[in-house]
Amino acid sequence: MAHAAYVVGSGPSALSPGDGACERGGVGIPVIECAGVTKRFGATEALRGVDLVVEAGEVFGYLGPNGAGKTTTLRILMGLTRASGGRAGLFGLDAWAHRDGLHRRVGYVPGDVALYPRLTGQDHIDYVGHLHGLGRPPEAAVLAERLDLDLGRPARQLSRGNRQKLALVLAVMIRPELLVLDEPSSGLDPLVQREFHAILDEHGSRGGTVLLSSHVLSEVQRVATRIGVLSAGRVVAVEQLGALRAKSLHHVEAQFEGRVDVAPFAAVPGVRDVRLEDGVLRCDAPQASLDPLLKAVAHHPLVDLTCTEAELEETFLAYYSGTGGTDAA
Ligand SMILES: Nc1ncnc2c1ncn2[C@@H]1O[C@H](COP(=O)(O)OP(=O)(O)OP(=O)(O)O)[C@@H](O)[C@H]1O
Repeated sequence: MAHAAYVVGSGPSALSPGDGACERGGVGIPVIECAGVTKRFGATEALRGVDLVVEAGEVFGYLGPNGAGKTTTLRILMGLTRASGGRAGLFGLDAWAHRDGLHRRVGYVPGDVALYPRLTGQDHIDYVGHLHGLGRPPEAAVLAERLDLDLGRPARQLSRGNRQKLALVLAVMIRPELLVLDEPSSGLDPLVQREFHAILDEHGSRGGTVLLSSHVLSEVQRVATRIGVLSAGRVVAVEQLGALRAKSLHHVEAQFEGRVDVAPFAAVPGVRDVRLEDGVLRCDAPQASLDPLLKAVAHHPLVDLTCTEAELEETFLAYYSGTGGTDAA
């Protein structure tokens, strides 16, 4: 059953409840602290010096394109792999040296959820509840109901989305101080996502902290208050959600009835790459420029209009590539 530790971060503790090291994780100490964390896999430099601080009570979105190093960071924080260099800690304790004790305080939902194929959802709840000395936490059934998860089916019969739901139930039911979630809602349908967000809100209102990784801004913007942007193994920006949203790039296409001049559109601050092709105006605009841009569009008889949020990676390239600081504009 060793894998259960990877699902929810349970397992035998190296720290007794009265352990002095445990008590150090108190007021004023960040819940998560990474300083210059590096990780090499052979020739691959997955992390190139990650600096990150997440304070108690924050819902922190950890955003980056595929391969940026999000999962690697989370696995280091969970003590599942060891950093090659730098310091990674939770509650003021080294994430690797104190991993067993820290698992009691953290609920972890990995990207690829490891479950026991023959055990049902209820079996998993009972097992993890037992490991944490909680018996059968009454909250588990309520969480499963809210997420529309059937606890009677063996794990091998569960879809990807249902496996994620079960991992979430197991992570949340232990009432952890910190939830570490690796792209948790990618397999969930919109109604269940809403319930999942409500569960995160409730965790936050109890004073809990969340670290949520994703490669799409829309996934984290509903819940995160602050966002760190990871690119090629480095945190290239840490922003309040509002500031990052204002920068999020949109592709705008407007088809007009007659001929238009591109100049007034190109003059809108922030709008870039304006071109007119076959009577269709195309341009890219950060969210903060959408209102003045659409007002300029409204001066002309319009046939069709589309506006789609760009992939996060494009926003990275537009604003963050080649920058080293955390306040990149
Ligand atoms: N066990 C491993 N062995 C070799 N290379 C690895 C290993 N784990 C990760 N990598 C590499 O490290 C880099 C960062 O991977 P990581 O999975 O952390 O990125 P990510 O941001 O989580 O991406 P995704 O969103 O696709 O999961 C990638 O180049 C990946 O191929």
